[in-house]
Amino acid sequence: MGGQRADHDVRVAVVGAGYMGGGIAQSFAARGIDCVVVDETAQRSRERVRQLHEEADEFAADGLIPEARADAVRAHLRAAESLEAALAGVSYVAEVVPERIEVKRTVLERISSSVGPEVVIGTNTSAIPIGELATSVTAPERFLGVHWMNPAPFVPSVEVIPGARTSPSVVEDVVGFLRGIGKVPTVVGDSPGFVANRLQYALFREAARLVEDGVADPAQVDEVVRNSFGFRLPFFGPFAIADIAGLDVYRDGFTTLESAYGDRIGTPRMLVDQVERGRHGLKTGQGFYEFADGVGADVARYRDRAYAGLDRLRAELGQVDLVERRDQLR
Ligand SMILES: NC(=O)C1=CN([C@@H]2O[C@H](COP(=O)(O)OP(=O)(O)OC[C@H]3O[C@@H](n4cnc5c(N)ncnc54)[C@H](O)[C@@H]3O)[C@@H](O)[C@H]2O)C=CC1
Ligand SMILES: O=C(O)[C@@H](O)C(=O)[C@H](O)[C@@H](O)CO
Repeated sequence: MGGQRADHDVRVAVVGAGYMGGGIAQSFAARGIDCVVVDETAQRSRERVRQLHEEADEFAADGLIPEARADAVRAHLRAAESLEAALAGVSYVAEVVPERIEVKRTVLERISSSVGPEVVIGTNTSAIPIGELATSVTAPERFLGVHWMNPAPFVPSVEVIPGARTSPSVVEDVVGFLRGIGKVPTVVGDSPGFVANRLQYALFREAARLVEDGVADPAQVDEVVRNSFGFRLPFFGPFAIADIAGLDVYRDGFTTLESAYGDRIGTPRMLVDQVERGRHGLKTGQGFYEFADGVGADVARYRDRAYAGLDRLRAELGQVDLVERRDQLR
């Protein structure tokens, strides 16, 4: 399964052909990897494949993917009549059934008892620890989390989460396989919500609190997020953003937030440590990152080009008509 190019020897089964399973299956098939999908009934599996073929054609018609990739989806994506039929001859299985532990356990038990121990099984769980699912899988060395983002064909990241018993060679193979189809796999630790959803849900929780507290309504929260720190996120993550802003400034901001909200927005120990060691980020040359000499000007130039480019892209695309209050959203 390894390598940096699409590995055409890998045959994939996607179990659960809903929103995510469909997009994951398209992503494999578009790169010429044979992929069979199976859902709860044969009729639903067939119907989903028909929809996924049509959708890939629409992506190509809209210029989102080359036509050859849409043709590949038609050529390499098919439906199976049963789970057992789907699993025959595959080397990788993506479990993409609903986010309910008992459903995932039942499906994982069925999958792992139907395939040999060499077949790799990846769960697309959003938040359930891999250790909690691994107990339902025979030969847990071949089991791991492979968490795609929505919509799967277009968002680059895939979190790869080894469980305590996952074989390092399986992790390496899955990472190579995902890179080969153009994804950005990041291996992270096993903890509820992993990286993406722990952060995403923490943000959502505080967004909901803002609305509950009457500070802003949902559209106002979204408007501020999209046009403020959300505008930076395609280019810089939270640690780089903090380093660029100044860690001493962050520490001072936390003093106010912590006194208002307590532990919910408490000052991180690792931030205080950095500041106490004189590591204030880009301005002192060291923070969470070690900046090379003179890199500050490069970062500023890149940042400004990136933001100006993003501003142009947004002007070109316009704002989707989400709500009646469109006129109030910039
Ligand atoms: N919706 C999202 O944004 C994301 C979801 N995920 C995760 O992906 C998984 C699936 O989520 P969605 O695709 O959004 O849900 P969905 O509801 O669109 O799809 C789930 C599919 O599984 C099928 N299914 C149910 N029981 C089954 C069984 N026993 N055998 C075969 N198929 C079965 C359903 O009929 C349905 O088509 C969940 O674990 C979710 O947390 C991960 C990343 C993003
Ligand atoms: O944002 C994503 O694409 C994900 O990381 C998810 O897992 C889902 O959005 C999930 O939180 C909703 O079920």
